[in-house]
Amino acid sequence: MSDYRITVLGGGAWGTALALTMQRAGNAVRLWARDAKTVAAIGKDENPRYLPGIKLDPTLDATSDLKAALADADCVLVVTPAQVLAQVLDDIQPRVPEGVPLVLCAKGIESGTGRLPSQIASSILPQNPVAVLSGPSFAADVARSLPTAVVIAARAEAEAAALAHRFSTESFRCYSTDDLTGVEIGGALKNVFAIAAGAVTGAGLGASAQAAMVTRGFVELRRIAAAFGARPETLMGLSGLGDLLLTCSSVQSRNFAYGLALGRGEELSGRPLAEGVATAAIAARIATERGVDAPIITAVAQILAGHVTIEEAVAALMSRPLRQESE
Ligand SMILES: NC(=O)C1=CN([C@@H]2O[C@H](COP(=O)(O)OP(=O)(O)OC[C@H]3O[C@@H](n4cnc5c(N)ncnc54)[C@H](O)[C@@H]3O)[C@@H](O)[C@H]2O)C=CC1
Ligand SMILES: O=C(CO)COP(=O)(O)O
Repeated sequence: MSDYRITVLGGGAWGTALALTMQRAGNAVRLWARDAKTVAAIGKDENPRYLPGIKLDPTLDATSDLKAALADADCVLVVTPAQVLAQVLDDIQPRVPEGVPLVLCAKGIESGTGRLPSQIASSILPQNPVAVLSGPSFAADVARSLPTAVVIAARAEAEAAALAHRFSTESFRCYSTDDLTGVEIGGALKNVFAIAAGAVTGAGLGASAQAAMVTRGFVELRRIAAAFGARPETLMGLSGLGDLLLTCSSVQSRNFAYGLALGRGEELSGRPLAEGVATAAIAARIATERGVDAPIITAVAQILAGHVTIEEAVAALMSRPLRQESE
C-alpha cells in the first residue's frame, strides 16, 4: 500500500464503491458518511442500504467524524449528490488545506444557480485543484470489481493523468482529459435522457422510439456542451455516449428506473436518488437562456413538473417541423 491518503466523502452506493476501489489501487483510504448507521454497517463489512448483497473489504475504514476523516488527506473525493455539493464543500472548506485536490464525483447541475460541480468547488475552495470523475460505472459493478472504464478530467491534463494512475486497478481503468466542462455536462445530462428512456419503456412506446429518443437526446447533449465550450469529441467518449449507452438501457440505473415508474404511472415518491429530476429543470432553463434547441430535455422537465403528460409530450415532439438531420 502507498502512503497516499484519500478521503472519500459520502457513504452511499458510489462513495462506498469508490472507497473500495481506491483501496484496491493501493491507497490509504478513509470513508466519511454522515449517517452513524451506515458507518456501523461498513464496520461489519456491509452497506445494506446502498449496496445490498455486497461484502465489503474488512479493512475499509469509515467514520462520521469529518475532522478525523479529513486530517492529512492528500486528496478528497466528494461523492454526495449534486444538489448538496455546495453544502458539503462549505462544511469541509475550513478543514482542507490549499492545494489538496478535490475530485468531484456527482453527476448533476445545481438547481437555481445552474452551476456545474467544478464551478461550485472553484467558488468555495478556490485554492484547491479540481478534478471530475465520470463515465459509465454502476456502483454495484465497481464494488464487485467488474471491468469498468471512467474518465478523470482536470484543467491541467497532467493532474488528471496523475490521478488516473493513482486510482486505476486491474478492473477500474481511468482515462484522462483536460475537458472538464465536457465531462461534467456529459455526466449531468445523461441522467435526464435516462429518465426519458425509462419513461419510453414504461409507457410501452417501443424499441424504435427508444433508439430515436436516445439519438436525438445525444444531439441535444452535444449542442449544450458546445454552448459551454466543451470539445465535441469529449461527448463521444465515456462521459457522454458511454454513459448514455449504460443508463438509457439498464433498469440498474436509478434514473432509468425512475423514468420506468413514471411511464407506468407508478408512485414516484420515496425512490432512490435520481439526479436527472433536478437536472432536467435547470438544463431546460439553461438551454432556453443560451438559445439551444433542446426539445427532449424540455419535455422531460415539463413532464416531471406535471405540466404535460407523456402522451402530450410525445405528440408535440413528433409534430415539430421537419428538418435536416444535421441541423
Ligand atoms: N451509484 C452509482 O452507480 C453512481 C453514482 N454517481 C453519482 O454519485 C453521486 C452520489 O450517488 P450515490 O452514492 O449513488 O447516491 P446514494 O443515494 O447511494 O448516496 C448518497 C450519499 O450522500 C449522502 N448525503 C446526502 N445528502 C448529504 C448531505 N447533505 N451531506 C452529506 N452527505 C449527504 C447520503 O447520506 C448518502 O450516503 C450522484 O451524483 C450520482 O449521480 C456516479 C457514478 C455512479
Ligand atoms: O451514473 C451512473 C452510472 O454511470 C449511475 O446511474 P444512476 O444514478 O441512474 O443509477
